[in-house]
Amino acid sequence: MKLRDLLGNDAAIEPALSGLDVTGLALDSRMVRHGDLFFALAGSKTDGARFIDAAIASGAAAVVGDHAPVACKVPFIAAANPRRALALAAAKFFPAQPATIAAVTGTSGKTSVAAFTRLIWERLGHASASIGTIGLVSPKRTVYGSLTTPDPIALHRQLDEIAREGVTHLAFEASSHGLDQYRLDGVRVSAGGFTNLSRDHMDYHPTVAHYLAAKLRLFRELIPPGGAAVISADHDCSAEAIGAAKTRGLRVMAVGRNGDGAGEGIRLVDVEVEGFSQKLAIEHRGKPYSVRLPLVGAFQIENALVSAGLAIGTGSDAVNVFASLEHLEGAKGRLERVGERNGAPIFVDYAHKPDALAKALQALRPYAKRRLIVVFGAGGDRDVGKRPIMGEIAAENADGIIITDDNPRSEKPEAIRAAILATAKGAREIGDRAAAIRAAIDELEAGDALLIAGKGHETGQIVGGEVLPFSDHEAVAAALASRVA
Ligand SMILES: CC(=O)N[C@H]1[C@@H](OP(=O)(O)OP(=O)(O)OC[C@H]2O[C@@H](n3ccc(=O)[nH]c3=O)[C@H](O)[C@@H]2O)O[C@H](CO)[C@@H](O)[C@@H]1O[C@H](C)C(=O)N[C@@H](C)C(=O)N[C@H](CCC(=O)O)C(=O)O
Ligand SMILES: Nc1ncnc2c1ncn2[C@@H]1O[C@H](COP(=O)(O)OP(=O)(O)OP(=O)(O)O)[C@@H](O)[C@H]1O
Ligand SMILES: N[C@H](CCC[C@H](N)C(=O)O)C(=O)O
Ligand SMILES: [Mg+2]
Repeated sequence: MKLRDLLGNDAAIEPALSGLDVTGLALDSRMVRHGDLFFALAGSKTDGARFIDAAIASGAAAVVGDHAPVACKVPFIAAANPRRALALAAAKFFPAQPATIAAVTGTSGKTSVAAFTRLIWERLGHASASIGTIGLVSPKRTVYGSLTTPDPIALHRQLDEIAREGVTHLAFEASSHGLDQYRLDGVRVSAGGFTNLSRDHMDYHPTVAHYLAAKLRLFRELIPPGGAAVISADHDCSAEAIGAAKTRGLRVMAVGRNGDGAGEGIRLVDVEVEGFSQKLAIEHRGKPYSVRLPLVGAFQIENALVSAGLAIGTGSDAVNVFASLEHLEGAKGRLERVGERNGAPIFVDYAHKPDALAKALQALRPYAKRRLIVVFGAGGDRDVGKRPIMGEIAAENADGIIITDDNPRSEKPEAIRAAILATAKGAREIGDRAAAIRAAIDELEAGDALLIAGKGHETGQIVGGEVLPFSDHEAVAAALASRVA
């Protein structure tokens, strides 16, 4: 593809270079192939500009960056914002996209909303996919993904592939890192969802305001005016999100207890817990609806309403959308009931941040007539400030606590545990996660409930630089099997 067609006005291309042909895009010198256009990006650990020579040695045909190197053996094109230029180039290089795309942001609930929206569309007969923390899920295949929002080259390649495979509807997760790093610029997003904001990623964002601003880029800059903005209206930050969407000229749909039931939004009027389901009374455009949501936890209502809003906001019929909520299935490892012992239910959940842990424990309280037990840890090389807060939340909301390892990564596991134990009053410490799960299951009696939090769908444990096979689901199954034997 010619440079002028890839870069357009996003970079200063000398006329002599505009006809230069490139055969691929690369953001990592180690992935460069002959003929690629290499984007030298300043990152959080290093600067891609250091690897320009390596990229050229591997065959890069030209380089894009924000500052020219002293000497460059191939044409260098200056761009004020190389990350954005990369994303927009990727959108041109991989041109096909599903016709209807919804993106969801928020601290918690993105994976669930992306999955629910896909399930609603699927039920209404659309070829639907989702992309996020649990990877790509589409009618033709499921592909594991390592980032919540993939890098722009991977993302646009995937959009192109699924569109060509016939996928017409896509819901995907817009992480704050992804938005901040322009990973999803160039995606033709017709609707955006916003769930909530709480403490997360404070190792990356200097302030909470920076974190929120990154999320609001979705509404301020990415969805074109006229698109739908489905915003959970029950939080402190809801008004700011609604304001950002209105300023952009988006169609705001406020959902939740404070939702706009009389108008385009969805108001939650009443909830009755019925076993492992919840009966919802809701209102949309002034009409009442009754829905039996087959999921546990108040937060899943928020996720279901944002998903319903995204489907309605992109043109689906409200009556059919609400009916489809009765068939939702939770995303893997999101407050998933994975077994029971002595009648006590065992749940695996992905809560790895304070608010999520609080919400998950509160969601399970009604199922613990006797003791609510929690097993959790915290990931290494991530926000250290959340550890004591999570310890405190466990002490407040659980009756039995076992602190174990999550993904220690490069940190000393015992130091991570100690930081949580400092505030988790009465907690026990069992570093080996399988042993911790076994110990918790061993003591379950009728009337108890067990929450195993932090790793959800994950199938590995990152210790040092290694990923060791580990799954909470398998650890529970093994512990239960050993009790029966
Ligand atoms: C902190 C962070 O977000 N880093 C992301 C960022 O990397 P970076 O640009 O900062 O990387 P860097 O190591 O400083 O390198 C700078 C540049 O030099 C290049 N390089 C580097 C070495 C070399 O030999 N050659 C070379 O060309 C790199 O490819 C990069 O372009 O851009 C990369 C490409 O898009 C991402 O893969 C990378 O994600 C890392 C692996 C990561 O762990 N990210 C996590 C924190 C993340 O993004 N999480 C979010 C949120 C999760 C959630 O809450 O759901 C997500 O979306 O997954
Ligand atoms: N709407 C919500 N409000 C509060 N907590 C939630 C909500 N939805 C999910 N959670 C909690 O957060 C955990 C992660 O949920 P989910 O994977 O859907 O969110 P996410 O935003 O994709 O998270 P991540 O950024 O970690 O990928 C759940 O397992 C649950 O504990
Ligand atoms: N997307 C999140 C996932 C964290 C999962 C948790 N198990 C941990 O390792 O902290 C992150 O990379 O920060
Ligand atoms: Mg996610």
